[in-house]
This record gives sequence, structure tokens and C-alpha cells, in this order.
Amino acid sequence: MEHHARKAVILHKITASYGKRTVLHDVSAEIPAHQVTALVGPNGSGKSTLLALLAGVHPPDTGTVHRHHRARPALVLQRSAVSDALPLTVRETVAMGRWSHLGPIRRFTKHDRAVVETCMERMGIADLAGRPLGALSGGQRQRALLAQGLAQESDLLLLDEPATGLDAASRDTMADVLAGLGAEGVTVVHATHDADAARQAGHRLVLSEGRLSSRPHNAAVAEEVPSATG
Ligand SMILES: Nc1ncnc2c1ncn2[C@@H]1O[C@H](COP(=O)(O)OP(=O)(O)OP(=O)(O)O)[C@@H](O)[C@H]1O
Repeated sequence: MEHHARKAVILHKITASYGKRTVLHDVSAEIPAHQVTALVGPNGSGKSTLLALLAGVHPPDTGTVHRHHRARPALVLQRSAVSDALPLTVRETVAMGRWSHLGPIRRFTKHDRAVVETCMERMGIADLAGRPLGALSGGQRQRALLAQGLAQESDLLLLDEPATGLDAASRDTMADVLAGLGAEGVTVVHATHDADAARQAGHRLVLSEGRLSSRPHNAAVAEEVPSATG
């Protein structure tokens, strides 16, 4: 039991499909609590599907998912998945992260508003709060979506390629934020093609054609994620 208490999620012999096509095969893994786990692997290897499974939005065909986190998982998708046409400001976008916390009359409390402001500050976008989401650069929009994920205050934060489109300074900010979340009791899992982000994570899972790799993590990361320095 003590062993399980330190895992946020335990996956046992999971298979998952789209229609008749099985894309995750016999995946067994443990997600350590209050740590950053990097999910790496080539395009199409099943990273997004595994994140969706951890989020509870893609059911497994077979196998079991044991959950030891408290809140509903927060899933932040790649920015390309979000329409540019949404008529929302940055603050409104981040505030959507609070929706699941609102009471029946859906009124924002002082606390909800403070969380929204803090999350914008953490992602360095407080000065963009009043700007329409569609008028931002790709990296700025990505940071707004990350702030929305943080605003959910879930203890399981799932991020699909959060570094995509971010400049070096924003990637550093994000890495600092992710590393700091563990101390706040948050478990982070992020899919990444970024070699530095994968190496910085305390734990790595390497997917290849829908299966977890049994190769040593460092060797697998070196192979799957091209070195930032070439
Ligand atoms: N909605 C879908 N319908 C059918 N097949 C899908 C769907 N989404 C993904 N797939 C397939 O499932 C497999 C795993 O895809 P997934 O998106 O999980 O990979 P990924 O590792 O996240 O890839 P990438 O690095 O390109 O984001 C791929 O073969 C993909 O073509």
C-alpha cells in the first residue's frame, strides 16, 4: 500500500484503440506522484493517446487504471487543437480553467480571480490579459493554454507537447514552473520532442509503436529525441 501511495496512476496491461486499430499495446507503467514524467517517442507512437487515457477521456479496451490522485486531471492540448477564432481574451481563456470549481450559479469568487491572475503571472502573460487570444503569437497562445491548465489546480497535470512554439526563455519559464509544481503536490506528465525537457524530467516513459520501450531511458531519449545541440 505504501508503494501505491507514492504513485499518482498505475497502468496495468493497457490496450487502447481507435475503431479497429489498436494503438497502445500491453502498456504497464507507474506515474510517480509529485514528479515530472516525460513521455517521449516518435510521431504516432501513442503519446497523445496515453495522455488522453490518463485524463480519462479515452477508455482502455483492456487492462486497468488505478488512480491515486484526488482531482479531475487537467489536460492541456497542443495549441493547434484550439481554434484561433474563439472570441476570448487571454484572461477569459485562463478563467475557463476555473469552471469546474464554480458553484451552481457559476460566479467567480475572489479566490478564483486571484488564481487566474497568479497563473497568468507564472506564465509571463499578465501584460497580455486583455488581448484577444486570436491576436497572439503561437508561443503566447501556448502560454495562455498552459496558464489555463494551471488554473484548474488539479493534482494531475497532463500536457501535450507544451514546449512546441515556445522560445528559449519561455521554455525555461515552463521548465521552472513544472519543476516547482511537484513541491506543491502536483504530478505532471508531458509529451515532448524536446531533448532538454525530456532530460530534465525526473521520470521518463519511452513509447515506440504503441509499446513502452524496455531500453534504458537515457539511451532511448538520446535516440528518440534529437539532441538540442545537434
Ligand atoms: N482520432 C484518431 N482516429 C484514428 N487514429 C488515430 C486518432 N488519433 C491518433 N490516431 C492514431 O493513433 C496512433 C497514435 O497516435 P498519437 O496521436 O497518440 O501519437 P503521438 O505519439 O502523440 O504522435 P505525435 O508525436 O505526432 O503527436 C497513430 O498511429 C495515429 O495515426
